[in-house]
Amino acid sequence: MTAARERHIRVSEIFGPTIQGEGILIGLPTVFVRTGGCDYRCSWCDTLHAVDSDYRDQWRLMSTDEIWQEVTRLAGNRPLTVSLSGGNPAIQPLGPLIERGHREGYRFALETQGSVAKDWFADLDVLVLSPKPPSSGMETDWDAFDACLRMAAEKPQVALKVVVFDDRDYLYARAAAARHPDLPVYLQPGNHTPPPPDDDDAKVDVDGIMDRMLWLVDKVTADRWFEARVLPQLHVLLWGNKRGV
Ligand SMILES: C[S@@+](CC[C@H](N)C(=O)[O-])C[C@H]1O[C@@H](n2cnc3c(N)ncnc32)[C@H](O)[C@@H]1O
Ligand SMILES: Nc1nc2[nH]cc(C(=O)O)c2c(=O)[nH]1
Ligand code: SF4
Ligand SMILES: [Mg+2]
Repeated sequence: MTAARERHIRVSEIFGPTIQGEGILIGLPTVFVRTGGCDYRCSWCDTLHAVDSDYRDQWRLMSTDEIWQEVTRLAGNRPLTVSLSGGNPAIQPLGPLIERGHREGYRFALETQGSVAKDWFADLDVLVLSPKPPSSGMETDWDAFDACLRMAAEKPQVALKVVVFDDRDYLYARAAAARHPDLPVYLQPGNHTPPPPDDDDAKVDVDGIMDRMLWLVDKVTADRWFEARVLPQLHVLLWGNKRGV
């Protein structure tokens, strides 16, 4: 590997195995590598400790080797799916980690909002694109989103996952899905009680989230939107806002 490719990765936390709580791989045993830093700042982000630069002293610059040692230790050296999340993992040099893991039989999924495209997306097994609806306060750059899809080049399985809080978000999700009719679409009710970044176990309003889930099921069925899958954040139902699960 050349010196230029040995760039370090900003890591907020590495944890697991747990089960994937969201979207296309829900229920699957997974180790998470959560990178630090994000080009977005969603109003309801549930992972601000990996976004807000006030918390960067808790992030570690790690080499691919160091991350790999920790992933394999947690996995007990049994290959499994590694989810790369964040923050926005797309702004970190993760290509060499994916190469390394693939040589040992591990699989890689990446969660990103679709704002930054990287050529190594083509090496992933699963790419989850989660464009942000109006309630986030962010604006979607659809050119950047399309660049992410082009980078994936139909190699990884790609899924669309949209968090929905209200009617405007729902319409945004419908429009996003209509732009990409070939992608499987997952709708996720928003958690309106995300943890503040310095509290890893703040109270969560599960009843409120379930009300939103029921509302979403009603919307999808009333609209005869039969391609959409509606799923809650399973890890939030199981463990609330706890970090590292
Ligand atoms: C924390 S983000 C990290 C990866 C990437 N930055 C992204 O947003 O896709 C992982 C997933 O959690 C979702 N998420 C964040 N805050 C949430 C909340 N309050 N309720 C429901 N889902 C949330 C995001 O939309 C995204 O799909
Ligand atoms: N169990 C579990 N599933 C998840 N799916 C997406 C997560 C994330 O924060 O990116 C996440 C997480 O933090 N934990
Ligand atoms: S893009 Fe993801 S990590 Fe970044 S602020 Fe939004 S939800 Fe949080
Ligand atoms: Mg999360």
